[in-house]
Amino acid sequence: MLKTYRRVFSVAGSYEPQLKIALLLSVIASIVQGIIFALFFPLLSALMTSPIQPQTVWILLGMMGVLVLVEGMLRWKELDFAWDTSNDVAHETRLRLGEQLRRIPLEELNRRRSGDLNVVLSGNVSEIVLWIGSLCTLIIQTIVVPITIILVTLFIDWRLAIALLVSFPFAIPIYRYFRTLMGKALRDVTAVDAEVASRVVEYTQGLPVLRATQQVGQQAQRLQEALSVQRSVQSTAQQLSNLPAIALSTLVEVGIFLVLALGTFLIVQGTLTVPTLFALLVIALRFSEPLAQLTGLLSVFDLMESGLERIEAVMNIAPLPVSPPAAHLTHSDITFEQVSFRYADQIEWTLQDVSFQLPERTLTALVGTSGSGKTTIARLISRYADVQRGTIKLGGVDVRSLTPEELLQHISVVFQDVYLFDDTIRNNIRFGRSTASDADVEAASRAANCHEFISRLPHGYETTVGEIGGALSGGERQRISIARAILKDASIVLLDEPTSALDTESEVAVQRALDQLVSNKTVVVIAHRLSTVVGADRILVLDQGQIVEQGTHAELMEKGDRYSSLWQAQQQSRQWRIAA
Ligand SMILES: Nc1ncnc2c1ncn2[C@@H]1O[C@H](COP(=O)(O)OP(=O)(O)OP(=O)(O)O)[C@@H](O)[C@H]1O
Repeated sequence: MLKTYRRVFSVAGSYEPQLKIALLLSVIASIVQGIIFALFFPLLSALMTSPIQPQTVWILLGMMGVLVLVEGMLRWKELDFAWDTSNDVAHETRLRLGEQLRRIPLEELNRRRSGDLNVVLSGNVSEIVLWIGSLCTLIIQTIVVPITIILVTLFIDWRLAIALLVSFPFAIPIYRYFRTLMGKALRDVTAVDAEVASRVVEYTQGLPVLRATQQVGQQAQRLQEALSVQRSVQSTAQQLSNLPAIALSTLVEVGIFLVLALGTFLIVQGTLTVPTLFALLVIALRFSEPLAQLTGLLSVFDLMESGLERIEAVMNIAPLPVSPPAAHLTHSDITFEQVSFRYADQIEWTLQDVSFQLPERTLTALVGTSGSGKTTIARLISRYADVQRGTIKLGGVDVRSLTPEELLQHISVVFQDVYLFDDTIRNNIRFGRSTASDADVEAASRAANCHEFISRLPHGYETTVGEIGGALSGGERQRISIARAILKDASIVLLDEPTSALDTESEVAVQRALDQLVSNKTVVVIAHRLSTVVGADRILVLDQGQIVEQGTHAELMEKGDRYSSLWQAQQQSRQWRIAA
């Protein structure tokens, strides 16, 4: 449990002092509460002895009244944290997680499924913060109040203290046992929740493809399987969460019976008075209440702990290190020096001993069969992950000496999958450069050949992407992402060319937009289009992670080797397409 508290402190970040104060207040308030209950003994004894001693009664009542006031004030202070600070902690934690997501390697980000990250970013943070304030203090109360009652009772009558203690030690092993069981069950629940969230994201995003390939049923079955695992795990957790409640309430009843039995025995012996036993029973009931509460609290505590674990796991991912001194980019030539790379968890090398030098402001086309490593080269230029061997340099600087901000500021990426945020079209384009004026956004849109279709949308540039849903065609989305890149005006452009998925009209519009984007830039393009390949300053031909040929179209055609056969094959398929 102490470990959990330590974790809570680390999540609280800069609010740790406030949290510590709230916990301290809770400890003091609980001690005060314990003393109030313990004062029942002398009060009831004084009331039931005859003749009643009014002075003692009033003094005791006065003391209890003052203590009730003090406790009330302390509890209000505690609430301050629960209500105000916990929201701030949630906000700060989300910001820190967001910051961390920006720094962790893209490879790592890709490996964690989006549902998993969603759970951390939305679900877990709210769960934790919702409870962080009140729960820690409640648990303290549950533990500190009984301990104080026992200590004060010790001063009054040690035998009564032992009577109260009878039920308490049993609670500890029971507490431990069920906490372990429930902890595991709740961790399972969080894990299956994340799995289901991932499956739902996968299912909904993949639905168009699944429908087209008539595999909806198969994917739906995977989702249903995940849902049925979730149901069974949840029901096990539910059953387990009932068990400790029943066990503890039985224990509490047994404890009260023992107190009654011991008290009766002492009265019969003549060493205990009836009023004292009566006070003892009142306190025993009060004493057992928090124990019964403990089970409910513990299940929430476990939920919080598994949430904390997930947040910690994300926060502990090491960002890609930046070798000092951090450098600045002044040129945009790209060099690969004997680069070998394999993806995490892969045994085979994806790239082997790849070397090339791309001068500034030239266009290089990457060609090769599917899986030959074209996308990997493009990814590594923006430091998707670090290479295991060799060096990648931009403008003569090792990418490992560039901060992510510096690196990404100089690179624009236009890939086939265009992600549009649920925001206005204007803001979607402004992602390229947040300081751009409306006029800059429109100029970039004109250059990207998308001003016209944007103007025709219901609210022009102010139309939100959600409002028009899937009404934007693939070509239109592509042109919006090109407008973003034009606005960014980075000196290096990485481009995955649109394939034949676009119709001819869109293809021409996208091509014009691309022409605007790439002029005067260092461009690396994963080429699918014959015209790009022919016009490129240099062509790198890849096969199984190695560069097997490089040169211009004319040079490679003359050589009559790998590239020329690829070219012939493409030409034939093109003719076949036109003829079909
Ligand atoms: N994130 C990843 N994790 C593990 N392996 C990967 C990952 N991405 C790609 N690979 C593997 O690396 C190899 C090269 O993939 P890459 O995507 O670079 O090829 P490509 O030439 O761009 O192919 P395509 O033209 O089909 O897009 C392939 O065998 C692929 O399965």
